[in-house]
Amino acid sequence: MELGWLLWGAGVLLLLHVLMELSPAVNFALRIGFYCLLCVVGSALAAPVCLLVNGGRTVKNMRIIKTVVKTFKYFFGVRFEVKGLENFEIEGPAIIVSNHQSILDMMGLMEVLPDDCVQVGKKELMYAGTVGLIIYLGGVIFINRKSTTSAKMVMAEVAKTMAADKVKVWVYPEGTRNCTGDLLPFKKGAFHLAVQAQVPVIPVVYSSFTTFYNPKKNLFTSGKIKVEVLPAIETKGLTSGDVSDLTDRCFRTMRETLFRLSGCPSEAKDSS
Ligand SMILES: CCCCCCCC/C=C\CCCCCCCC(=O)SCCNC(=O)CCNC(=O)[C@H](O)C(C)(C)COP(=O)(O)OP(=O)(O)OC[C@H]1O[C@@H](n2cnc3c(N)ncnc32)[C@H](O)[C@@H]1OP(=O)(O)O
Ligand SMILES: CCCCCCCCCCCCCCCC(=O)OC[C@@H](O)COP(=O)(O)O
Repeated sequence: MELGWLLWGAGVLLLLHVLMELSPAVNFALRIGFYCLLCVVGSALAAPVCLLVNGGRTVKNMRIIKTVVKTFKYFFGVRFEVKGLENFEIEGPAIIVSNHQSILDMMGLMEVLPDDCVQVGKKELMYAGTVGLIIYLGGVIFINRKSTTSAKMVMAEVAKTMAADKVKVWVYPEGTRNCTGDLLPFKKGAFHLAVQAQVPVIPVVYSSFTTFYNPKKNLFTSGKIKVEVLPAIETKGLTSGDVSDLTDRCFRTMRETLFRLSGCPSEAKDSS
């Protein structure tokens, strides 16, 4: 009986291995599927721990989530080289903005996430099973991207409570995933938030994944991601009229950094 199960297991593994060797599409799907499975199982294990230790929805749960997610990179041979972590050492609230390439970003996010920091996420994530539950427990701020009015209202509320709660807020200003090796134009919500709360903006840039990860080409191998936390940009004294300039300035700095980290200096020149 037991030998039978073993043979079945070995057979299935062998079949998967052969399929992965034969078809890049299967290889890619299985690796991404495994990532999602890790997220689902990790969340299912972390959720009760969060509830027992911290009792409910609170940013303190991020520490637990971070501990779990930081182990994921070993399964995929993804490595991080981080610079500038000292730029996070700001007492109290700040807005952190970074580029968003893929669902794999959750690994990069947790690799550098400072204490007391929540993210802004699309509300659809709330319904992603156990992952939705863990994101909810971590205190993520949910916005409805289809309704600018309601998203703005949520963000205005956050601006008010940031100082009292002493939390940092992590926003992906591109507003969606983008794995082209360049940045999408930034949405302005993050920068309105920074100006309304009069808190600094800290840009974080991840080098392009394109050399080891490309869903269109079914590419997902091991790889190194360079991360740089840039110096904070102050917003004290700025008003809503300055938001466009602030957005542009952040965009340009981050784009240059992205090209430098990804090793394409010629494009960096083009961007100026
Ligand atoms: C234990 C194991 C666990 C394993 C599992 C792993 C779990 C990991 C755990 C936890 C991590 C969780 C991580 C979640 C990550 C999720 C990532 C995402 O979901 S990314 C998508 C959603 N995020 C965004 O979209 C944000 C960025 N978006 C914005 O900020 C937008 O600005 C938004 C939504 C507020 C509005 O977007 P618009 O598309 O309407 O575009 P606009 O151009 O920005 O705004 C239109 C006009 O409104 C003004 N406006 C915008 N915000 C304003 C404001 N607050 N006040 C006044 N005016 C404002 C703007 O200035 C603009 O006007 P003028 O063109 O300048 O005239
Ligand atoms: C009902 C059960 C459903 C179970 C589904 C499990 C799915 C597990 C997926 C794990 C993904 C980890 C969280 C990723 C967060 C993320 O990166 O979201 C991307 C969006 O922000 C950007 O939105 P988009 O506009 O779609 O690019």
